[in-house]
Amino acid sequence: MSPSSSSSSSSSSSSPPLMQKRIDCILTMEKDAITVINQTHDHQSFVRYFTTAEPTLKERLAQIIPAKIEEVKQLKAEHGDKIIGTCTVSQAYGGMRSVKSLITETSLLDPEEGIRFRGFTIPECQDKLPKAKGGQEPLPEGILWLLLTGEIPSEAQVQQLSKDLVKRAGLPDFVVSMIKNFPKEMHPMSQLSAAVLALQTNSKFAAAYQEGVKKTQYWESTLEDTLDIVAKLPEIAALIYRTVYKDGKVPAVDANLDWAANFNRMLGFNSHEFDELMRLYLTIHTDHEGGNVSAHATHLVGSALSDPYYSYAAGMCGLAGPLHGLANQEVLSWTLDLQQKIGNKEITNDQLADLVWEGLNAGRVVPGFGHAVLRKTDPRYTCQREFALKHLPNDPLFKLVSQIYDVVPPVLTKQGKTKNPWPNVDAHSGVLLQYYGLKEHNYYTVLFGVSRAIGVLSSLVWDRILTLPIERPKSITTESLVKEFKASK
Ligand SMILES: CC(=O)SCCNC(=O)CCNC(=O)[C@H](O)C(C)(C)COP(=O)(O)OP(=O)(O)OC[C@H]1O[C@@H](n2cnc3c(N)ncnc32)[C@H](O)[C@@H]1OP(=O)(O)O
Ligand SMILES: O=C([O-])CC(=O)C(=O)O
Repeated sequence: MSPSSSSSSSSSSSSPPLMQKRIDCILTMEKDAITVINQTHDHQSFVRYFTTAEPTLKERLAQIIPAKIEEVKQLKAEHGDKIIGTCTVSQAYGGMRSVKSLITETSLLDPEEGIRFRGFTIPECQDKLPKAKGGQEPLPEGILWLLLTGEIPSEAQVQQLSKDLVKRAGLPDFVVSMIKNFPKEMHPMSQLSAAVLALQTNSKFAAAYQEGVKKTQYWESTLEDTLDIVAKLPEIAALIYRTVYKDGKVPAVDANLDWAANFNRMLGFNSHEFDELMRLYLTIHTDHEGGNVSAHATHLVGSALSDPYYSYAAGMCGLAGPLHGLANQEVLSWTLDLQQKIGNKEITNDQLADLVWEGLNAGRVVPGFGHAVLRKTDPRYTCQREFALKHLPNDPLFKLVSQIYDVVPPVLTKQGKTKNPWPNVDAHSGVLLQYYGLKEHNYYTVLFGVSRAIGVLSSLVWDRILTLPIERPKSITTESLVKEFKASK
C-alpha cells in the first residue's frame, strides 16, 4: 500500500488508540521504504515511494519478493522430501506428459477448465483487468503486471507501465537494417528469433553478470531486459511484416497509445475494433503454464543464466513448430483450402466430415484440434468465438469455422486416437485476423510470439527471484532400462 492511501486517518481526535495507529502506520511505511531500498538499490524509488500514489512495477515486485522467498524457503524446509510426481517408462518415451517436475508461478492449466493466469480465468481477466478508454477487452500491459506480481493492477499502474514501455521502445539501426535485408522468403519466425538475438547486445542482465552482480539481484536486470524486449517487440514484429509484405515503413511509437494499439498502427492498421481484438489476442496468448514447448525452452535456456534475449529466442524457435504455435498458420491454410474445395455452395456436416477424413486418412493431423493437457474446448478458443459472435457473426469464414467446430470433434472421436478431440486456441485466431485484413498467415505465429514474450519472460523473472538452479534432468538409454528390468526379474 502506498503512504498516501495508508495514512488517511481523521485528524480530529488524538486518543491513544489513534496515536498508536499513526505510530504503527509510520513504522510500516519505514519498513516498506527499507524494503524498497534493499530490493531495488535505487534511492530514486525511495523518493518516488513517498511522493506518488502508485509504486512502479519494479517497486511493487520489490515489496512482494521477501515474503514469497520466505514462503518457498519454508515449503522446501518442511516438505522438501515429499513426492509430487512420478515418471513411468511410458512417460519417459511419451514426452513426459503430466510428469509434475517444473515450478512456474505465472499460470496453471487445468485439463477441464483451461488456463488460470495467477488464479484468474480468462473471463475473470476480461472483467477485472483495466481496459482502454471506451474499450471492453483487457490491456495486455495489465496481464504483464498480473503475471509478474500476482495482483490485478489499477488503471494508474497500467497507464504508468504503458508509458514506461513507450520510453523503452526503439531499435538500434543495425537491427532495423538487418531485418530489412533478410530475404523475403525467410520465414517471419526465423526473422523474429534472429532479430531478438541481434538485440541481445543490449542485455542488461548479461552486462550485470559480467560486472559480478549478486545472485539475489539477478531478477532486477532480468526484469529490465523483460520490459525492454516487450517494449521493442511490436516494432521488430511490425518491421518484419511491413518489409516482407508491404512498403517496409513503420511509424514511430505513439506516446498516447497503449501497447497493442501502437502495435496495430505499426503494422498499418487503424481500426478501434481491431485494436480491441489485438488487446484480447495479446492477452490470451501470453502464458500456458510452464511445460509447453515455448515456455519450457525459455526456462531451460534461462536456467544456464543465458540472458532473457537468448532464452526468449530459444522459446520462439520452439513456438515455430507446427505442433505448437505454428498450428495457427496451418489452421488458416487448412480452412481456406477447405473453403476453396467447397466453393460458394452450402455444405452438409456429413460432406464436411468426408473432407476432414480425407486429410486424416492421408496421415495428417487436423490443425487446431487436440492438446497435450486440455481435455475440453480451450477457453481461449471460446473467448475468440464470443468475440466473433459479437463482431463478425455473418462472416463466411467464421461460419465455416463454426461448422468445423461441430464436425471435427465427432470425427476425431470416431478415429479414436487423439485424447482430446476439442479445438485449441489456434483453431480460431486466424479467422479473426483475416476479417480485419491481416491476411498473411505465414506471419501469424509472430503475433503469438509477441504475446508469449509477456508470459515466458515474466516466468523467467521469477526463476531469477527464486534463484532456481540450472535445469539438468537425468536421461537414460534403452539399453540401461532393459538391463535394469532384466536384473529385477
Ligand atoms: C498453442 C498450442 O501449442 S496448442 C496445440 C497446437 N497444435 C495443433 O493444433 C496440432 C494438432 N494437434 C496435435 O498434433 C496434437 O493434438 C498435439 C501435438 C497438440 C498434442 O499431442 P499429444 O499430446 O501427443 O496428443 P494425443 O496424446 O492425443 O495423441 C495421440 C494420437 O492422436 C493423434 N492426434 C492428436 N491430435 C490430433 C489431431 N488434431 N488430428 C489428428 N490426430 C491427432 C496424435 O498424432 C497421436 O497419434 P499417433 O498415436 O499416431 O502418434
Ligand atoms: O500448453 C501447451 O502445451 C500448448 C499451448 O496451448 C500453449 O503453449 O499455449
